[in-house]
Amino acid sequence: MSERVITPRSRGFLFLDSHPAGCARLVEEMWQAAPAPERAPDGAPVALVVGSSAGYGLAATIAGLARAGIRGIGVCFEKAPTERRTATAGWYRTAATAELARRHGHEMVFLNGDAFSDGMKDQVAGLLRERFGRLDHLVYSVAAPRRTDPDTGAVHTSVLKPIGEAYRTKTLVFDGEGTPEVKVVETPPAEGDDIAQTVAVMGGADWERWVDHLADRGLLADGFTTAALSYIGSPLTDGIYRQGTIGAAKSHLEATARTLNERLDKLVGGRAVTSVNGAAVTQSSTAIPGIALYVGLLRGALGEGMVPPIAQLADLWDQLTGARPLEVDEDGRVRLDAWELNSAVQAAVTERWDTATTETISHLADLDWFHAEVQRLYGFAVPGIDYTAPTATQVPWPEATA
Ligand SMILES: NC(=O)c1ccc[n+]([C@@H]2O[C@H](COP(=O)([O-])OP(=O)(O)OC[C@H]3O[C@@H](n4cnc5c(N)ncnc54)[C@H](O)[C@@H]3O)[C@@H](O)[C@H]2O)c1
Repeated sequence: MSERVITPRSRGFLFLDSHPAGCARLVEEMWQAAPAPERAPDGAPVALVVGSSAGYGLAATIAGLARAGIRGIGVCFEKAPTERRTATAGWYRTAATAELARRHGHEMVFLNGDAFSDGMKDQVAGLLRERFGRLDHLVYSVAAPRRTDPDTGAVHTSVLKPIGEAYRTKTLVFDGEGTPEVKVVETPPAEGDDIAQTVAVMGGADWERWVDHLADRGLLADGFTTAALSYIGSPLTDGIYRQGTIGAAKSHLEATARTLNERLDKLVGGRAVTSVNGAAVTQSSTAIPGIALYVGLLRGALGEGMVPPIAQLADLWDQLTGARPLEVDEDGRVRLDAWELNSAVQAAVTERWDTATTETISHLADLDWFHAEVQRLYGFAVPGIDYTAPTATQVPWPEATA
């Protein structure tokens, strides 16, 4: 098996390789950070997490295992290692999550493939039928640039654009030496069918298709609950996010929750909600113009007061499993973003945003943290890992754990 020293090489916030040992260590840290349940859960609820290998979906998987005691299935889309390149970070994180699940005695199967396809839905239905029984909970946390519609074969592409007029925002970039620069970038407005395309990828269609697929086959348990992840965010990012094409998709997702909720109530006494979470550094979020600056400033203002995804998702599991009642806002959304959107925090971030320039940024934003978080998405900058040591990159996709 080939071993080599893996060095971080990046273009902007995207890295070419990832580090298996760093990824594994981060997964262990997330598991340890998941707050233990107040009392042991009764039985092991059967759960499916779609988008289980990164960001909020990984937090859902780990918090589900460590706090809610789930067994079940994770679905994600990751690349295997090759002779030249490492696997994607999500591949290594999945291997590490499976190992932890096994060690803690949780039965967990991870499937690698396109969650948007009916083939993947059939595979999950088959596993539920043969192995797990009916599904108690589904967390939907996919962030993807493209979706092939299984009915038409059309490929939809999601874009990050404002609606109506061009959007100018300050943004944070790092040059080759890692020196930060605050720049102004302008994004042209959505045109043609940009909005419909983005809604087709990031709206509620695929989530609904998953629920219908499993409901039609009698695979939803009584009292089944499901949550899809959403974001509202600050007025500072409104133009590109909530009022932009991705915001249109999130509104569609939230409307889907309302219709699914009615349907599930009648069908199995179930519930469907969206879960609005706070800003976090993920591969998807760093692609949004202005978000890197916003998150860096948010951390500058809040420090350790930022609530990490694992803590938010532990709270979501408590609500999905009934350990505490589901609490929704007037639009039927679970709100796990109060720590970010409260007015004192927003006022502090806005003040920093207004005065942020290349000269002032290192005093206003927590750039060390942000830079390290971006590297940690790929398993780099993890304390305790020897990055000079040759490392095996050929980590197999995990076998089902029993
Ligand atoms: N990052 C944030 O700041 C933030 C805040 C609030 C809500 N959210 C929401 O959380 C959700 C997940 O976003 P994230 O930032 O954690 O993303 P991410 O990029 O970290 O993770 C995306 C996940 O989706 C999976 N995936 C992508 N395409 C797939 C496909 N075709 N089939 C199967 N799996 C696929 C990936 O493997 C990965 O597990 C999104 O709905 C996002 O809007 C994110």
